[in-house]
Amino acid sequence: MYKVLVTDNVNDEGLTKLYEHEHFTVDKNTELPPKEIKEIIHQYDALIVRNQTKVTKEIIEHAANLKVIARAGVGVDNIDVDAATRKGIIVVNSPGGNTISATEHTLAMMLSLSRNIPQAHQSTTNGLWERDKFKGVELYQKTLGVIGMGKIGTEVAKRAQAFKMTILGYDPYLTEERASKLGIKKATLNEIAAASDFITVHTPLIKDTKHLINEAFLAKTKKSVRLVNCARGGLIDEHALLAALHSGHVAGAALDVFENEPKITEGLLKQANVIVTPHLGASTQEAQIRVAIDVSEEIINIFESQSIRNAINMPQTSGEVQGRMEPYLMLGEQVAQIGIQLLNDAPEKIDITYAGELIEEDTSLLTRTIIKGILTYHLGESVNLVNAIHLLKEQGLTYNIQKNAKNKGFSNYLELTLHKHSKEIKVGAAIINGFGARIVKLNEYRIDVRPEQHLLYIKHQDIPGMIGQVGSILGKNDTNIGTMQVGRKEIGGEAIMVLTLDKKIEQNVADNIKSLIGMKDIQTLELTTGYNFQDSPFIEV
Ligand SMILES: NC(=O)c1ccc[n+]([C@@H]2O[C@H](COP(=O)([O-])OP(=O)(O)OC[C@H]3O[C@@H](n4cnc5c(N)ncnc54)[C@H](O)[C@@H]3O)[C@@H](O)[C@H]2O)c1
Ligand SMILES: O=C(O)[C@H](O)COP(=O)(O)O
Repeated sequence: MYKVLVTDNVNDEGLTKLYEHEHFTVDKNTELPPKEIKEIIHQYDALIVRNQTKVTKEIIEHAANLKVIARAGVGVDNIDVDAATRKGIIVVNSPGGNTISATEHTLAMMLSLSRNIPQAHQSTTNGLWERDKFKGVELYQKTLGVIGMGKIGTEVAKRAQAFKMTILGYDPYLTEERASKLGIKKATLNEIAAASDFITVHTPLIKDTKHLINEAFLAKTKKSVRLVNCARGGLIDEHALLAALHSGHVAGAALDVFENEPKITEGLLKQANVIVTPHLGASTQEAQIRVAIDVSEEIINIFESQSIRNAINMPQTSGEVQGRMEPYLMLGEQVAQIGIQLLNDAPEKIDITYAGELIEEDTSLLTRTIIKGILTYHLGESVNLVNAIHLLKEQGLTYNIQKNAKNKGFSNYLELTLHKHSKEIKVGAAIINGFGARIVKLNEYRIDVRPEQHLLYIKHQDIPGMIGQVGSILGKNDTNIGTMQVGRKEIGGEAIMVLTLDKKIEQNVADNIKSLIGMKDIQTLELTTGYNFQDSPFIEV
């Protein structure tokens, strides 16, 4: 049974699939103080939050069993994603569940700002009739600067066009082609500042975007510009905004989000031309149901079928790609396990080459799988696909990926090279149509070995009788040989044998083999994901 903790007001209807699932129990408590969350979090496999709960490094450090942190919404700035990644916890969100609601809120705020609707409502309900005081401005034929042309920025731009506004869009990823398709102008920040009557921000809050709208930017804006922020507090420097409102340079601001929610910079609320809402962008019935469904399905998929759709700290791969890559993921893990056992040391450098059909594929998950397989040898079960790359970098190790058109005669090929000082271990592998996974290269030797659970690697002098002697020692110790592959560079020179065995051999058996004349090295290799011939003799890809 998987235990899920919900600490924010996430919609219950949207959580139905989780509530009703026989493998999940859900505890929902929106009143938990951070200290208490820290104390109980070790009991849970998954945590669901909106933006109220601050999922800090401290909470994450106590989350001994947590596999998933799910954000029922978009912004993950309330979650210490780095700490989660380090601990191997997947962070997922609902990237599109509240797009329309946030878009409509932005439009509502822009219209309210231009026509002083909240102020006029207040005045009128107070018994006044102040028609002159609340004269507004039209959106018609005005210029709207949209900073951040992602999902919400794009939807805002489309709707603002219905008001016949000219749209300037700024986003590092906005191409001329997309801008022209949308019927907007691609602009720089300076061009937006200089030409816009309204400016709306729709970027995430990251290091790069903190105080994007600051004193210097505001100084470049048109007099009487109006600002809208329904994205994140902190994108606008509230003190700089206040000063520009005081001076009359900025004609008004509509704010749904604030730097230190729920606190609002003193003075902003006293400005008659500032309208505010308490972070309501996503607060519609529809959006709340959608985001809760999204995270429920995501959690169920992660635990039940290992598939991930919207991870923040994992590469995104479609189900189709994941399906195609599945045999390679298994092979990658096996290659990593063989390589690291043969190196029997922490590598200094890792080289991975993908060739043949693999050069066309998204191999990011495969790379992670290989790195995970390597690190697990020394770091154990704390390594997973989420934290593998992070842990590698933390160890000061580098990895290098090469995509090579030369496929060594196989339709697909992957090769791992592990380096430690002057030692180098090379393992090459391929999926062979009709035969399945094969290890096809060990260091400089070409071989053809199925990656089974129990392998025996032997390096020896190429002298007569060696195969017989090894076979006889194994036979005497009741160890059946599945297959045996030999490789040599020259007659009488150095040679290798790779055997698949039906069971693991004891150390004394290995020692016996090692004592044979001409024997140079022997290593038993155990593959946790290796084929077990008895369980699946005919599983081929
Ligand atoms: N008020 C609310 O309740 C509410 C609801 C939903 C989303 N949001 C917030 O709205 C924002 C946008 O959400 P979205 O779903 O459109 O995200 P998105 O990821 O689809 O779009 C964000 C865009 O910002 C762009 N960007 C990043 N850095 C930039 C920079 N320096 N300058 C210009 N553009 C930059 C990205 O390229 C991307 O296209 C997020 O901060 C999200 O948290 C708020
Ligand atoms: O990033 C988001 O999705 C919005 O800020 C909504 O946040 P909420 O779920 O806390 O309303």
